[in-house]
Amino acid sequence: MQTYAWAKVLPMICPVNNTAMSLLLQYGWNTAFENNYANHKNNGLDVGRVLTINGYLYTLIGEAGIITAELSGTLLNGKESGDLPKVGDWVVFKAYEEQGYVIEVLPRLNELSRKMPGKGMDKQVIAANVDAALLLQGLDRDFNLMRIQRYLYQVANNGIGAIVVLNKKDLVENPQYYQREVASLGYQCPVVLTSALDNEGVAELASQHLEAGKTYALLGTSGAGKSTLMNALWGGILQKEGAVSMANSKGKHTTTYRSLVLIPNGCMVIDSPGMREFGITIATEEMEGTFHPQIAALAAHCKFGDCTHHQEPGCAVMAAMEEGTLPEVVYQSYLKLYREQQRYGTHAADRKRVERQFGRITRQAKDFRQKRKY
Ligand SMILES: Nc1nc2c(ncn2[C@@H]2O[C@H](COP(=O)(O)OP(=O)(O)OP(=O)(O)O)[C@@H](O)[C@H]2O)c(=O)[nH]1
Ligand SMILES: [Zn+2]
Repeated sequence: MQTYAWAKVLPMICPVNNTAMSLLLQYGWNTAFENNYANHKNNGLDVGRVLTINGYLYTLIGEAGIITAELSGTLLNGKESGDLPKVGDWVVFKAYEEQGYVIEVLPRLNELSRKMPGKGMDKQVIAANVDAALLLQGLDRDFNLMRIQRYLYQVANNGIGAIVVLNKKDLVENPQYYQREVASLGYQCPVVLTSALDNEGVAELASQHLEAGKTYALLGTSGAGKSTLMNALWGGILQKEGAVSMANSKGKHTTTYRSLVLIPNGCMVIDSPGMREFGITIATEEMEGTFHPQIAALAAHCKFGDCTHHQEPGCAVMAAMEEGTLPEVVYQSYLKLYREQQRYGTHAADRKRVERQFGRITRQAKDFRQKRKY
């Protein structure tokens, strides 16, 4: 095995896992990638996984350690943006001294992507080769069942499994209540309670749901506790994006920012800026709050186009429920989301009314002041 100069300064990403296991295997390398790499290997090219993308600079982990790379001209000119390397991709590169040049992206097992609104079939790929999404929600004011439903739907659309993590359980009396609410949405996925700040439930999350060699994409709105959870899983303080200091006043282990991080139990978690953006767009995207893939398919057969599937005649959803072809849990989740949307809608309408009223009062006060000239 060839060793590069930069391998000597390889920063250890995982503070615990210092086994002799090959770096590629640690980072999720498998026979499917191996087969696609065979030809390139014969041509003397190296392979690595994308850890971070910073402008035009890519940080890769290869068999010999970490290397910074750029895209080769042919790759840059010959590909659609969705096909260019993303965090999690396995890429073939040529190393010249301390710099790599990415030649090719190995076929992906899957990709986390979204369609670009108004751009036809264009899609934005956020991460590649993801085994499951970690959907993080705080149990403070961040908790919103409709939003969780949207995340679950988007992720399922990408053919990627999900694990829902309800964080900040220390802030509510009965966290199990929220766990049941999410379970009642009818998606067959684990729902885990954590308090990342106090390191509670984090070890259980890792040992019961995160498998060594697998890659998890961390999604959640701002403030849900993504950084806190990453630190708790990693067992130290990871630098936030943009931070350069390696020093830490508390003497804790820190490392430079990486989007794809190897966790001590052997799994990888991706928390990239693109993913954060993706999370926010899912959270705020205009989508029917009551949307459920199974319900939507049935609704096409309801007698009335605006059927709410409550008591209307000729309702295909209720018929399917009675026949037993639609699981009751899915129908109940639809009703729950419907009620939530009604509540949410009223809140929004109330807020608008109050704002309008407030606007009127300030205008009146301003007029009054102008008349009185003070
Ligand atoms: N009470 C409590 N607070 C928490 C918990 N986890 C995180 N927090 C706090 O929530 C706030 C947001 O946490 P972050 O980890 O920065 O959240 P984030 O999702 O990375 O936020 P962005 O960087 O804005 O995307 C911080 O003040 C944390 O200390 C928890 O389990 N319990
Ligand atoms: Zn109906």
